[in-house]
Amino acid sequence: MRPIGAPAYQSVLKQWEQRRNASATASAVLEAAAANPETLSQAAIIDNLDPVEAARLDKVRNIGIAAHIDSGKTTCTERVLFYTGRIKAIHEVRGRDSVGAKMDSMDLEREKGITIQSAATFCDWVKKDKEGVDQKYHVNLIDTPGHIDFTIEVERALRVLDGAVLILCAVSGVQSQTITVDRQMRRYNVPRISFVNKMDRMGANPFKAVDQINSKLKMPAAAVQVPIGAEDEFEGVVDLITMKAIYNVGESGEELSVREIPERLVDVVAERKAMLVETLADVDDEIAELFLDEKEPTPDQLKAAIRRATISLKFTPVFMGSALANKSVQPMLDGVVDYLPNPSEVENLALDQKRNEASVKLVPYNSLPFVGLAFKLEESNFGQLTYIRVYQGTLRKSANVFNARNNKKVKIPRIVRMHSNEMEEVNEIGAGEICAVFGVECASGDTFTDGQLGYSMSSMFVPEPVISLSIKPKQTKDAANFSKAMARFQREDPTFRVTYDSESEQTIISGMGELHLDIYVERMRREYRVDCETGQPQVAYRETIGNRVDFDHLLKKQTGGAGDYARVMGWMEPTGSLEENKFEEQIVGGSISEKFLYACEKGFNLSCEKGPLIGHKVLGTRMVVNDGATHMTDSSEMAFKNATQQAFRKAFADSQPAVLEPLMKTVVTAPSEFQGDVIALLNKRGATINDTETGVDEFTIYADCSLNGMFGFSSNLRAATQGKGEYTMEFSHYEKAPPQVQYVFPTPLPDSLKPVSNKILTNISPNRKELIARYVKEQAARNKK
Ligand SMILES: Nc1nc2c(ncn2[C@@H]2O[C@H](COP(=O)(O)OP(=O)(O)OP(=O)(O)O)[C@@H](O)[C@H]2O)c(=O)[nH]1
Repeated sequence: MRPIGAPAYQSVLKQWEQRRNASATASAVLEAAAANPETLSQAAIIDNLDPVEAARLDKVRNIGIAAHIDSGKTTCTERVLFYTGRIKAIHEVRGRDSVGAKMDSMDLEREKGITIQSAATFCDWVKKDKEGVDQKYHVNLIDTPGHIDFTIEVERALRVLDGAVLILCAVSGVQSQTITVDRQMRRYNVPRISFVNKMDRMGANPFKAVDQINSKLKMPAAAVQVPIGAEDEFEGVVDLITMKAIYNVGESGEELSVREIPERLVDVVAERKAMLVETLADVDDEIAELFLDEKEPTPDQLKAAIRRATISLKFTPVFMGSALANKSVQPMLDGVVDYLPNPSEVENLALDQKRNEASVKLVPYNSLPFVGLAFKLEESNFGQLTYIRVYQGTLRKSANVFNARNNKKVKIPRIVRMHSNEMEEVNEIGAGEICAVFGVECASGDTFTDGQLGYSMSSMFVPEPVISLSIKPKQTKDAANFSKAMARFQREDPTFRVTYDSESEQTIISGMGELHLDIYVERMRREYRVDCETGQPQVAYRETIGNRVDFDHLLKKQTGGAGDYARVMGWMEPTGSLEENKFEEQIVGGSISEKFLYACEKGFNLSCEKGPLIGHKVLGTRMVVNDGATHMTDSSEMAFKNATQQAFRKAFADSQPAVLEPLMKTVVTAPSEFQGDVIALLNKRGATINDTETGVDEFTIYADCSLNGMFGFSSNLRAATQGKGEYTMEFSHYEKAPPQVQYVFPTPLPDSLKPVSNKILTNISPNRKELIARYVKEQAARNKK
């Protein structure tokens, strides 16, 4: 048990003093704490939540909406905003009114009908409690993009949200991106409810989706509703808890009409209810006991069990409806309130840097010292906007907070609640809420505290970029704006990187896919009025060692004045997996001191950043230094660092190293009549087809292919399927590149011969290949002479 800081303790104690009679538990903890103040710990607080704070937190939900591309996340969010009174009218994604959905606020999003950036908003949902009294819930909501290219948006949203709604298409069920989103939800322990959307589409089958959640996502799931009709006869749902039929009435489905279950559905409702109870019995002890005693659980018992099992990540209740047809979205919103956790029900941990203690529980009390995480940065017309999730304490306007990364003090000039691209100014934000602040310089993932606490929270997972291209403004006068845009995009998006290749004198941008980079080039044109020229997309290759090679390298320069001396001995070998690099020292007898070994490690890491073959990062390489020699006066850290780098280069070159290329998991879906064409297309690009699924009128192919072979695939697929095919591609792992990529030509080459790809012979004509080979031969002959 960890005692909390003195001022915090005082404030909690005072608060409890005032409310002493409100709760027996608070009173008991207070008695104990009064006897021995140091025993009042964070854990004691969270286990005995102050009744006033508990009541406040009970009415807050921070949720995200995530799904495969085009499942209807934005359409659904638009309904949620409308039914909660946040917006006055519904506008469709790619709708005829050309307004576009509220949450797709960027012009580019509205034109393309896709979500690029996640958008945050909030709304109040009023729901009747058991006694029929209206209870108002405050819901902070983040709509995330579906395309894998914008995956960082999903990562950072899930990092700070307490729960999520996983949307699935009633026809397609679990799709490739559903699996990715599921993985991301698991990474951050985010409980979810599921919503099977598009029940009005031909071939809709919600129970197939339920089965797939169980089988493909390996998450116990059961429907909590049964549809009334399907496809164009979809009318509403039967709620399996209350055993009532729910229909939407009114022009936009804003009213609910609750009626008796239609006669024709009685059997299927009974069957599905039994399945719900059975699935719950597997994951919840209380229901298991009732099930064994053959007792029917009451609606309250069922609800409580679904809530417990969902929050403990053992179960997902499945709702269904059609957002576009304005049907059954409200019951899903009730599900958010009923089954997703409030901020006090999620464990949020921080690292206490002052006490060097990991895993300190954060308590979402307004009165405790402030702890918040900056999870997203965005440039706006009024300066940098930083999204913050407040985990503990209160964030107040004009207050000073400290950035835990650099301990810099910053003043909070303005706090706003975001509503897509609009904002509402507020003076303070309490614990467990999400807001945005202006004028705070920081990086994405920084922790802010009030200065008393030395807490720091873990940041989110940032995947490595897999594709790059060279870029430059068409006109030199645009250089200033170009740099400004680059700096901004990089600050906002950790998966977008900008580097300068001094060898080719080019600016290189890297990202998660062709679409990701295309969007930035387009944004540069629209938002900064800079037209750019881009080179061919380049794959983020890697290099790896071949066999084990021993080394004994001496760096010696002792010609007058201070000299350089360092000798390093050992071996290099593959680590066995292509994931990371390892440096190890096995020195006995102190032939190299600690300080110099540290310099050796630094040299090793530098070498791994820029591989000897083609200058790309090195993977899967281990270096062991087990002996060496030091000179009394001439040895230095610099000498050891350089010696290690030289030893690395030599040993690496002698090991039959290889160039690695990214392998992508690709999933293509298209109408059945195009199956042959799509397979031919994939074969032509050297893909390995792993599986094919045939649906009612579409098929899905799962394949592995090299990113290199997939450039321009989207336009080919469009042409081959009359624009009806779609595909997703996600990085899987690195694999040895084929022989034609392994042939690395020597640099420098004369400009006339330089292929587009910097140093690797790919995508170049046989003619040019021959010219290069001839040039290389001539050079070699000349060098011999
Ligand atoms: N038939 C039918 N179509 C729907 C439904 N919900 C959404 N759509 C359509 O599906 C398409 C995609 O909807 P969006 O809401 O943009 O989907 P999204 O998941 O936000 O898309 P991304 O963010 O780009 O991944 C749009 O054309 C919608 O009109 C539904 O319930 N039924």
